Parts: sequence; C-alpha cells; structure tokens
Amino acid sequence: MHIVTTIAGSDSGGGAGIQADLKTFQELDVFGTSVITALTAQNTQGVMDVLPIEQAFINKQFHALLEDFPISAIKTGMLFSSDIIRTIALAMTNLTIPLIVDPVMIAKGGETLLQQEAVEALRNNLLPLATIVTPNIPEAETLTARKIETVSDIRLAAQSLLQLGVQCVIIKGGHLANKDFAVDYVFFKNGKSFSMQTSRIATKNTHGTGCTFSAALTAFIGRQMPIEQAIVEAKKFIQLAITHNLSIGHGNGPTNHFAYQKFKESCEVTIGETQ
Ligand SMILES: Nc1ncnc2c1ncn2[C@@H]1O[C@H](COP(=O)(O)OP(=O)(O)O)[C@@H](O)[C@H]1O
Ligand SMILES: Cc1ncc(COP(=O)(O)O)c(N)n1
Repeated sequence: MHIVTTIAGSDSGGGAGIQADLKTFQELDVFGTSVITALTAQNTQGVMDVLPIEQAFINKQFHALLEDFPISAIKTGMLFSSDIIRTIALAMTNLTIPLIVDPVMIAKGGETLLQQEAVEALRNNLLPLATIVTPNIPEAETLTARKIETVSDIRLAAQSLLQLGVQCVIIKGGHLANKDFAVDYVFFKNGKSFSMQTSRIATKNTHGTGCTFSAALTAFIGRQMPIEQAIVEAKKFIQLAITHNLSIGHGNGPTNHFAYQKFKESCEVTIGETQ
C-alpha cells in the first residue's frame, strides 16, 4: 500500500482542503495521511472563519508521520502564513519525497487562504523544493508578478517559476475566458511542454477543483506512475469529478470523487502544444 500525505487546511464543508484530498486518496487506492495547517469554518457558500494551527503543532504532526511511514508523495494546499510555510520547508529539506505544491491563495468566495505577506516565503522557501507546482491563473500572476492573458504569457510565467528550481509547472486554465474548453499547460525543466484540453462543464459546482486535481496527481505520483501519465490521469479525475458534480449545499457545490473509477475509460483528454 502506497502512503501519501496532504499538508493543508480543513474545510468543514468537505468539498476542498484536507477532506477533498483524503476522499481523492481513498478513491485512488493510496493510504492518506494529513498535517492540518488551519481549520476553516466553511461551507459551499463561503469561508466564515480561519483558525491557523500553531507552528510547533504542525511540526509535530509532520514528524509523527515522517518517523513512522515510508511516504511516497506529499502535497501542500492551504498554508496560510509565512511561518507555516517556513516550518514545512524546513521539515522538507533533505527529504527526497516528491512534493506537489498547490499554491492555494484565495477561496472561490474571495476569502484569504494565504496571507499577502506569505507569497514571498512560498516563492523563496517552498517552490525550490517542489517537484510540481499547480497554480491557477490568478495564483501564477501573483507568484510571478505578471499579468496573464495569452498562452505566451502562460509560457513566460511557467519559465519564471521553473527558474526557482521547480521541476514541473502546471498552469491550470480553469479561470481563462474559454467557454468551450478547460485547458491546462504543463512545462518541464528540460524544456518539454504540452497542453491538456477537456470540454468545459457549465456548472457552479466547482468547489475544491484545484485541491482535488492536485490530490489526484499526488496519489498517482505516490503510486509511482510516470510523471506525464500521472498528470493526464489527474486531469481525467478532475474532469469526471466536475462532470458528475454534486448539487449539495446552497452555494458552489463540490465535485464528485466517485466518478473516476466508474467512468475513467470514457474520459478523453486532448494533448496539444503550448504555442
Ligand atoms: N468548468 C470546468 N470544466 C472542466 N474543467 C474545469 C472547469 N473548471 C476548472 N476545471 C479544471 O479543474 C482543474 C482545477 O482548475 P482551477 O479551477 O483553475 O483551479 P483552482 O480550483 O485552483 O482555481 C483544472 O484542471 C481545470 O482545467
Ligand atoms: C481549506 C481549504 N483549502 C483550499 C480551498 C480552495 O478550494 P479550491 O480548490 O476550490 O480552490 C478551500 N476553499 N479551503
């Protein structure tokens, strides 16, 4: 059994954060463990409050796992403050476990999940340790201090993130103004790149899409799948989870983690260039 870890915030509403990650891990046959960085009082309508966990206790959770389990992949989600980021970065130094960083910044409702002062720590302390970073467009803009409107802007932003030492950058196009397709762009340190296109699903139930995508990626990497195949399978997982989304709650409902195992054979991802 492969063991993977999510270092993220708790979403009491169950659609994003630690809860989305563990549900995704379970569906993909890996044993999920967690380091909780913050509690959120949250539902499909928004985040009502955030309670960050003390640095020392975050450290204890992480070391409890590292001392006991042969962890095969780690992902980070909501990290909230520069202190929390530095704690995680310090504990990750000298580990050779693949690290997937989902640079979560703002909830769908606009609430802050990463303090403004923490962006520098994310760039300078954590990204150099990352195997893969998965920003959406606004996150990539914040991390690179560049406006992103075209595919050429996406390529420049990815190059600037690769220069920090990340092995692979996936810029997710969920926020691009394309009503027909959801296209993500993948860039590797060795210069290789490709795009992944699926049909865009017209739904408001996209709570937790970024968390679920990066959790699926972490599970496949943890299962030792080759990195390019893991990225495409994670795109299938999120496409099916959005296609079969759950209309629960009064706001933006969550995605459906059960869909991949039922429908994966029928899901098409079109691979293209990044021009
Ligand atoms: N309406 C949609 N239909 C299909 N795929 C989508 C849709 N919205 C987002 N995605 C996909 O979900 C994943 C998460 O993207 P995104 O929503 O940009 O992340 P985040 O939740 O971090 O903002 C990406 O693979 C993106 O292409
Ligand atoms: C605890 C927590 N972590 C992350 C998100 C972001 O969710 P999304 O994946 O929709 O960007 C969230 N709303 N809450």
